[in-house]
Amino acid sequence: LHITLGAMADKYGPLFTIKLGSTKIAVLSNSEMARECFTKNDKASSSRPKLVAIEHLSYNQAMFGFASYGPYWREVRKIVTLELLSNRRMELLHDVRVSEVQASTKELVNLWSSQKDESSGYVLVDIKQWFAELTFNMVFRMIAGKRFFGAMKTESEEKAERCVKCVKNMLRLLGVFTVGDAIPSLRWLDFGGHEKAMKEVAMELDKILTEWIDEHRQMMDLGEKDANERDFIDVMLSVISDAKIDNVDADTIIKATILNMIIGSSETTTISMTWAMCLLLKNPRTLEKAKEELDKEIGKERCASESDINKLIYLQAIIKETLRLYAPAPLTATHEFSGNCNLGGYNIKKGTQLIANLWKINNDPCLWSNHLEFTPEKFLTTHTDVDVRGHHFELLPFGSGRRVCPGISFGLQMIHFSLASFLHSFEVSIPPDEPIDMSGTPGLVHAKATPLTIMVKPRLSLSCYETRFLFNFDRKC
Ligand code: HEM
Repeated sequence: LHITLGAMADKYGPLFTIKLGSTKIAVLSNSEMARECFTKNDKASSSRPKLVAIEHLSYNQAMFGFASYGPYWREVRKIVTLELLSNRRMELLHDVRVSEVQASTKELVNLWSSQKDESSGYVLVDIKQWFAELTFNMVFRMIAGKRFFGAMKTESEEKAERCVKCVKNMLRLLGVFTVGDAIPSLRWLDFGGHEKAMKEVAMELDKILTEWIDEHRQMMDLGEKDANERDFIDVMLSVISDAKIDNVDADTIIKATILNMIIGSSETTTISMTWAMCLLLKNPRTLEKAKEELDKEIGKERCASESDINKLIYLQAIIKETLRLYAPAPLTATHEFSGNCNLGGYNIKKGTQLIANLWKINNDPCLWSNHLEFTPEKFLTTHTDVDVRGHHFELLPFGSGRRVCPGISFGLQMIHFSLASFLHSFEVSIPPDEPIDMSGTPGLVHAKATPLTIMVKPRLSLSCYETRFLFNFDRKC
């Protein structure tokens, strides 16, 4: 969709509208329009429409990422920013991230040791799947204290599969614009059965979340957790307690917010690491430079630690360039204008919906020379001061303005550390005669469509891979 809308922008300009039944959608596609929209018109353009998918899958807009602009959204976003995604919380969750990266690395070394090809010394691995399992473990441990994959998993295979499948289905269905959204009078016909599928996924997820919250309440009553062991559900239970916000009850707020954290963080992070790996394998010189930096800053006597990330300037530039070329969320979520306004000389009426084509903005040939080439060096030379946090309107992988992604630091921390650890720990190579397929999935997120099967072998001495962090699951088991 981002490519089709990008081609339409080339023909009709950086702001055009499309009409789907009775719904008018403005599509914004360049940095100047983005600046005007997310600064001067930010308040007016920061609401969200009540689409059919949002009604069913977001607890009727209790998920703040899909809530209308107003006191409820403001209050919950404030709680999330201050309590869940703050620097302090990130520090408290340091051991979780490190233990997960160490455990996944160790498991990959074990796989290599038992299945390597004796002549090449490499083992074949679908690294997209490895990144996905690592991210799911990290995210679900920080959010709910759950570990789905690997030797130390806390959940059965069946439960893990059920949960991961539901989250993936939810993300897919959130990208569906139903006939009922365009022509409300035809909603009851439910063409394609999308609404039925949405209700089923919502019910299944609600069951899982209710179970987790009950479990956490019991643990809390037993006083079984130290302050630094608290996950997001524990924090939400203590912050919200039984208070209502704008008439939404505490349990609904907690379930909706936890689910928002899960869908916001799990896929986007995996997708970014996978695209980065594809681009590195297609650009061996860049991969070599990244390894040189890792060896210079960390050496080869130990594995990477989170405190190394600040020194890995080239690796950070690689991630910026990946997010520029392959934004995991190439379009913003749909916004809705809550008041009339003027944008780029056009009068926009209240109720008009808005989508910003972030991918088109990030790849504007007027602002980026050789805009389709992968050159992280630009962020160390000509574009040193351009960051991804929504203030530089030529690079907006996380959006901008009031609705900018609240998980930027949280997401970047996971991406930088996981990728640095992987590249530092393993030698990688592409199987001969197998070009890297760069096709992506349609929908809300733009993931690599096919597996990324590559050859992997350890590059540090085997003693470096011994895990130092212990899992503390005994009481839960
Ligand atoms: C590489 C990683 C990520 C990317 C590229 C990304 C990108 C985005 C984008 C483009 C938006 C939409 C902005 C708009 O509608 O204008 C967004 C919103 C959001 N993201 Fe992220 N995101 C990432 C990671 C995360 C993480 C780790 C979390 C949570 C832990 C998260 C939670 C959210 C939430 C809750 C919203 C909705 C905010 C609101 O409407 O107030 N995201 N993100």
